[in-house]
Amino acid sequence: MPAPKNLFKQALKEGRAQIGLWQALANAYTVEISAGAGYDWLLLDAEHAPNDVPLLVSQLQAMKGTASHAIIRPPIGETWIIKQMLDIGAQTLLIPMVDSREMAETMVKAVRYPPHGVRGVGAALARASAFNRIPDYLPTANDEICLLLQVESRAGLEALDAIASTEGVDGVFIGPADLAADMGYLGGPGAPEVQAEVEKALAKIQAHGKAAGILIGDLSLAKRYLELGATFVAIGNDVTLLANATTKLLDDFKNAEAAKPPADAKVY
Ligand SMILES: O=C(O)C(=O)C[C@H](O)[C@@H](O)CO
Repeated sequence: MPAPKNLFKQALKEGRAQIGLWQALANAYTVEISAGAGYDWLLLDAEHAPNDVPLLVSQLQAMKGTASHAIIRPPIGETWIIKQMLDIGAQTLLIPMVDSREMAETMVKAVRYPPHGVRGVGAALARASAFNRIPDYLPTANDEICLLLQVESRAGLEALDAIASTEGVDGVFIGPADLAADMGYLGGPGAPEVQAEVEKALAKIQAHGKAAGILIGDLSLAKRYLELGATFVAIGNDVTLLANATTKLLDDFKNAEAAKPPADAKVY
């Protein structure tokens, strides 16, 4: 029995758009709720959310058997962190802040077992191999890992051809918030100058035959990126959804009129 088939990776290879939702509430309960909504993927964020390895395990477990594919974003692209994320069972990783071919090649090696990489062999202890109950996990794991790299700086854009053409990189994600900040538009990913670079980058990634991805809360922009060929697009995040909904409910209540009882209402 081989490593589980990575259907998300397969969908990207076939050019089938995958719609995602960012998860930053760092708990299994809300991830399970989000997974029930039917998103193609959920991003479990360990860069900007208070996620540690045990919490990520609980979120992966909450997603098991749902239609949503789990993608983990580690806090940084470090080989030892990637080893842990793969061993707990993530098959798709989104690595932040990649800005050179050298880093892209290092990440490819980090997600592969020798001789094609340097991933440490701990499958006998790992959730990834169903605790060693997948007898052929070691020889089949590499092929079912989907490696997505984030380009989100001017240096990254400069190196985009090199990054996207690196063998073993399955997709490149443009981080609009950090790219905007690095371009001098902190808090303004919608600035025309930033949007122009985003669209050029999405085209360049596809020119190398790789999947292009992005996160954007503006649904019309999300649709535009899909029309431009992006195939893994996140359209929101759990924190903002919860914060906005709770604020709106109280505002709505404060502004609501009390219902007027029907004229013939009997008080007793
Ligand atoms: O730079 C970006 O944009 C991203 O990488 C996504 C953000 O990190 C996400 O947390 C929303 O702000």
